Amino acid sequence: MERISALHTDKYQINMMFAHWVNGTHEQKAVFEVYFRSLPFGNGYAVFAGLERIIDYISQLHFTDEEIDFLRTQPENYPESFLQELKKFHFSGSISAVEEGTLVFPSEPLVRVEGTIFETQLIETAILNFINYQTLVATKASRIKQVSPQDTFLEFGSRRAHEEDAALWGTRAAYVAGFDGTSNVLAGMKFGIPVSGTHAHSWVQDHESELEAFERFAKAMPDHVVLLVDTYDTLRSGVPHAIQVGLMMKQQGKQLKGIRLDSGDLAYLSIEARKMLDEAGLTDVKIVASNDLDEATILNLKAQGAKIDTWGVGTKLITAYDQPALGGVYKLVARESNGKLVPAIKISGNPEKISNPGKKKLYRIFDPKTNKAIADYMTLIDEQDVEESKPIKLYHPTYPFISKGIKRYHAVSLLRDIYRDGKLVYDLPQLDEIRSHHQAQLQMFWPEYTRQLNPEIYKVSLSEKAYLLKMKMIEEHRTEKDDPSHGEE
Ligand SMILES: Nc1ncnc2c1ncn2[C@@H]1O[C@H](COP(=O)(O)OP(=O)(O)OP(=O)(O)O)[C@@H](O)[C@H]1O
Ligand SMILES: O=P(O)(O)OC[C@H]1O[C@H](OP(=O)(O)OP(=O)(O)O)[C@H](O)[C@@H]1O
Ligand SMILES: O=C(O)c1cccnc1
Repeated sequence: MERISALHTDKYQINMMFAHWVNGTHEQKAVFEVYFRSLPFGNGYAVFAGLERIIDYISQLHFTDEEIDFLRTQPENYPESFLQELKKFHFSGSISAVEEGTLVFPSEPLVRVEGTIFETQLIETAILNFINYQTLVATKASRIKQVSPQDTFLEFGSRRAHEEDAALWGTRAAYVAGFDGTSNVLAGMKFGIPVSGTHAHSWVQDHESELEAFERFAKAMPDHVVLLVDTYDTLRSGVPHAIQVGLMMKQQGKQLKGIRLDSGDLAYLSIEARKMLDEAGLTDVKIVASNDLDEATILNLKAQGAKIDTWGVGTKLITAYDQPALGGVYKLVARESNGKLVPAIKISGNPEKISNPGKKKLYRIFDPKTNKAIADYMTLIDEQDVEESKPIKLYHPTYPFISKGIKRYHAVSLLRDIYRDGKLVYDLPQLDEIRSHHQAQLQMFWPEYTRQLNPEIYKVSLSEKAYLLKMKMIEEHRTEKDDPSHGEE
């Protein structure tokens, strides 16, 4: 487990910690919730990822002498007594989160952090950093894989990723969401993701002839040969040479695994290459394709009858090319006042941006007849656990005229305890279990929510109590604003 620096945070967190410490409020309790406001890529769901990294971070969170020395050089002139307080720092709060691979939706708490304001403030930046990127890439990967779940999808993006961490954790996120393997060898070692590779154009360019290049590659690793056939002329040179080598391997009792197409019209070339391979009796040789692929191109290629078995997807997956940020936020939902936790709200001129106050629980509500998800449902923490025998009313978080009563349902709580009072209490599942969890999640939703184009909006709702609290707090803030005694002096 790799330590992540305590300085992987924004300066304003340290400054707020300092100001709390100066004012003696640093040990007051606070509750923050992480959520995003809108789904990326026009998708109907997002795929939660990033929890393993949060656990790596929180479990080893402390300030080293070197980090304290750096803070000592800062223009804020943090006093020595504050720096000594940081030296003693460790996370002693509680964290709940949904499980990785779970389908998640706007406005609902994905992670809930409770602790002193000192510690909960420090960790905002890192938590958002991990979740925003990994959830984004997992969502993109799930979207790509769902175009053709029976095909093989390989992550090829390391060279185009935004540096090493992104390549590595993006690969993990892609695997969680259904990708079958990666070209990144370190991701294989670190996470146990299957690693595979073909060869580059340079291998062919670096030989006297394409045929010689293919023969030498086949000689070197006869059990893992996928030949890149587009360096000179795919159908006139690359595929015939690959067939020559494939037949030679067959005679030696070996098997050419595949050919890779990386340019040109991938539909036409794959159809023609398939015919040529089949006519030569090489029906088991797979066709791999790469070149700026994404879900739209892959869907289009499928529609054109492309004969592609394996898709290598790089740039557009690992950089979440068409929407490079998720926009998840970390908002204060409750604070300590006079020794008690009281709800906190963030008001905005845009009703959609007004936060849902109060520490909350999150449930997924299922139709017991079909076992399909109907809506997600947030209640306040002090409400009774949702009991399946009692009718519930789901309130739209912004528009009260949209509400729905439900009598018969099955409810599943989505937030798991990860840390309790600073102690890790969660066994992170094996990566393959997380991956299976994601597959199972997809089966729990009607296809209208998971389709790529214009999906139905899945309902995320508040309980009556949570809704009324929100309205009361909005009203209180409005009264404050309207009351001249609260206005400018
Ligand atoms: N039949 C097809 N239908 C739709 N898109 C395709 C089809 N074949 C390939 N593509 C996509 O079109 C784009 C073609 O990219 P580009 O114009 O760079 O061509 P190229 O084949 O890579 O060119 P070059 O031969 O110069 O390398 C890629 O994103 C590729 O995935
Ligand atoms: O297109 P992406 O989805 O990002 O997939 C990765 C790309 O990286 C390689 O190209 P590159 O030109 O970097 O190297 P090469 O010489 O081996 O083709 C590979 O051939 C793919 O085209
Ligand atoms: O193995 C491959 O074919 C590969 C790996 C990384 C990027 N492009 C292709």
